[in-house]
Amino acid sequence: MSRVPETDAIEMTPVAGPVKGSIRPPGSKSITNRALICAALAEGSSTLRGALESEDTQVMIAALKQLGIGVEVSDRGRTLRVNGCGGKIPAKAAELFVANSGTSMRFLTAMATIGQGVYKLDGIARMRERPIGDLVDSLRQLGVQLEAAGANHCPPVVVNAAGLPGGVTSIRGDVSSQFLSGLLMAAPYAQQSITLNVSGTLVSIPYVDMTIKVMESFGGQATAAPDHSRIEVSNAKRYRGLDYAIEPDASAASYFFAGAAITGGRVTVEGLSRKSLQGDVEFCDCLAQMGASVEYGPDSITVQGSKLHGIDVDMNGISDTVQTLSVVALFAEGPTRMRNVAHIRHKETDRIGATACELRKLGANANEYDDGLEVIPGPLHGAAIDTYNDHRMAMSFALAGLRIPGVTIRDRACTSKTYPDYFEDLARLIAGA
Ligand SMILES: O=C(O)C1=C[C@@H](OP(=O)(O)O)[C@@H](O)[C@H](O)C1
Ligand SMILES: C=C(OP(=O)(O)O)C(=O)O
Repeated sequence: MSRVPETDAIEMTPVAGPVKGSIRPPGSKSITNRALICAALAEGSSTLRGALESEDTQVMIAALKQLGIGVEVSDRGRTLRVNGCGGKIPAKAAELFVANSGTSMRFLTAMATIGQGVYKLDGIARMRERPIGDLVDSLRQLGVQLEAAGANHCPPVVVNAAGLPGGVTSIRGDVSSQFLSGLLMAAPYAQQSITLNVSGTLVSIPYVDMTIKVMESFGGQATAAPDHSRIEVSNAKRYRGLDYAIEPDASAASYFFAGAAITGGRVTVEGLSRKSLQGDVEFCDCLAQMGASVEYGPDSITVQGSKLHGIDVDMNGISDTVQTLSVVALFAEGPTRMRNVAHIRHKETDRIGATACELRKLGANANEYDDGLEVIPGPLHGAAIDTYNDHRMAMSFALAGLRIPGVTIRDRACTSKTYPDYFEDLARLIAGA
């Protein structure tokens, strides 16, 4: 891999042989930002270990500090000491900037309703196009005064908070599960217990289950119907400060598993298992269906690559790995169809359109559907890949360059959203270091 001078592009070098080694990716973004919210609201102080240090967690920490919560960062960002406010947000006004962090925008909007004052939340231009209206509507039904002041009910959000009254609310689940997760984590601090009635087909269900588990670790309680159509949160069970260990990021791990799969290599990711809180470990099931072998240890997952064939798969629950699987599909025999992920058009970019466009640049055929895409492998060749300010475009298309000569990834720095050292870690794994 070499930097292209004067630009922030990186030219990938095809690997000489199978990728073999083991790696522990940085902490989970989703768990770090959930643990930060619960620790911030808790009674007493918490220590979060194995946290992710990246843009998405830095904006969350900065916002919590502006709300008056003490957060001390040590061990190169991996250890966070949080002084919980016991549900009493100290700041009476704040303007929070969350860049393009969906979790921070949605979780902090719900948390701010517990405060007493005016809180404004905003982000970069793309954040002003990402939906939040369904969360705003749901919080209004609970008696909160707030508005999504941007075009099409998007951020900036202004919360005129006088506490969260609570009660029964309906919330749409078919655009982003983060609306539910944000509301659930704030709910123990409502004046009445909260019942959420979920309308539409809930997307990204494993993230809602993760939210409930993190809440439970901190002493909260949320009870979901088996089909997640209704979730009840008690306001009698509030969070207590905790020493909390964060798993490595399973979505980040998908790139290393994929690297093994497409090079006939063998990669072990440490710190993950079948029992992970993160649904994205199920990306390995897709690789297994394609022909790779997967071994689950008590604290590691190993993928061994072999001849791959295309699959037809519903990725609703693991949609952050659609781009990874799309690149794997380039090296499989026969087409791969990824379904039921219409919601990924609302992420850092329209991920269905962007992925299809860049796959075609490499020589593949890609068919775009409302709900996903189909990758039909073809004779492949190098190309300069645009990354759309989307970390997952950069991280997944870099893998194509492990097999195809002449792949350049533009704007490598966009990985800083969740994985600032991605290219260094990938190079180290390839080198067997
Ligand atoms: O709750 C979370 O931590 C996340 C939920 C998912 O979003 P959606 O629910 O919008 O699909 C996922 O894409 C995102 O990276 C993290
Ligand atoms: C969609 C993502 O992030 P978020 O929604 O938290 O911005 C992601 O990390 O792929």
